[in-house]
Amino acid sequence: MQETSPGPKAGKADWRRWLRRILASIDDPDAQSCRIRSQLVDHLGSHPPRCIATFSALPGEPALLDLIGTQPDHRWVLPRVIGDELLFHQIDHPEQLQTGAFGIAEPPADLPLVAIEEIDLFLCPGLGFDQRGMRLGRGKGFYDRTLTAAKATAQRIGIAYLEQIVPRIPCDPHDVPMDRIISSNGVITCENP
Ligand SMILES: Nc1nc2c(c(=O)[nH]1)N(C=O)[C@@H](CNc1ccc(C(=O)N[C@@H](CCC(=O)O)C(=O)O)cc1)CN2
Ligand SMILES: Nc1ncnc2c1ncn2[C@@H]1O[C@H](COP(=O)(O)OP(=O)(O)OP(=O)(O)O)[C@@H](O)[C@H]1O
Repeated sequence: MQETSPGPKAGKADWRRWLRRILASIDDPDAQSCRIRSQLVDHLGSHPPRCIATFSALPGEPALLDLIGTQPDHRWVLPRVIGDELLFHQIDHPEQLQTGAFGIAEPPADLPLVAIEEIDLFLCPGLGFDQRGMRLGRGKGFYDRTLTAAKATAQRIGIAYLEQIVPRIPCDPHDVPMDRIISSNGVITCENP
């Protein structure tokens, strides 16, 4: 049984602490990841092929990399951490990835670099999300900076296990909301604040 979630006055640090524990005890993560991938395939199928930024799962995060092989019509890019920036490189197979910063599987530097403005859709990891589309990351601001630099038409989709969707994430002016959240239960269209 999880302890009760942080109260209405809790800050980001309290939510990060609580959500890290939640991520360590997700109910049936493999089955949920599989359903998330299938929700994503349905969603992607209703759009033309696009340039999509995805991510390699950190422990406890949903696993999306299989989609690179099963959805080859899209152009897939993954982030590489350089200083306080994310650089995105095109990859064709997950086997191309190598362990990089924070132990995350990253594209090697010699794979084609793709400018942020070329990316049509960002699949965003996070510790937690709320129905408004607010996202809580790991506190280094990588995705907020990236999404601020993205083109105005780029779509932002948060990827979440059910347990990661909470009533209200505290937010700051620099936080960039998601347009949608895809979980194992389906797609939430967010009412951005
Ligand atoms: N799968 C995945 N990839 C991602 C992110 C993510 O959240 N998930 N990121 C999203 O931004 C970026 C990496 N950001 C990260 C920020 C902090 C930590 C982290 O584990 N911090 C440790 C302290 C590590 C240290 O400072 O040396 C911690 O908080 O305990 C990991 C990744 C880019 N790629
Ligand atoms: N657009 C931005 N430009 C410059 N700094 C930013 C921007 N967005 C966030 N930051 C800085 O990044 C730091 C972390 O922000 P925050 O706590 O919201 O991270 P987060 O959303 O949890 O992390 P992430 O985006 O990496 O998952 C803050 O100090 C913030 O000032």
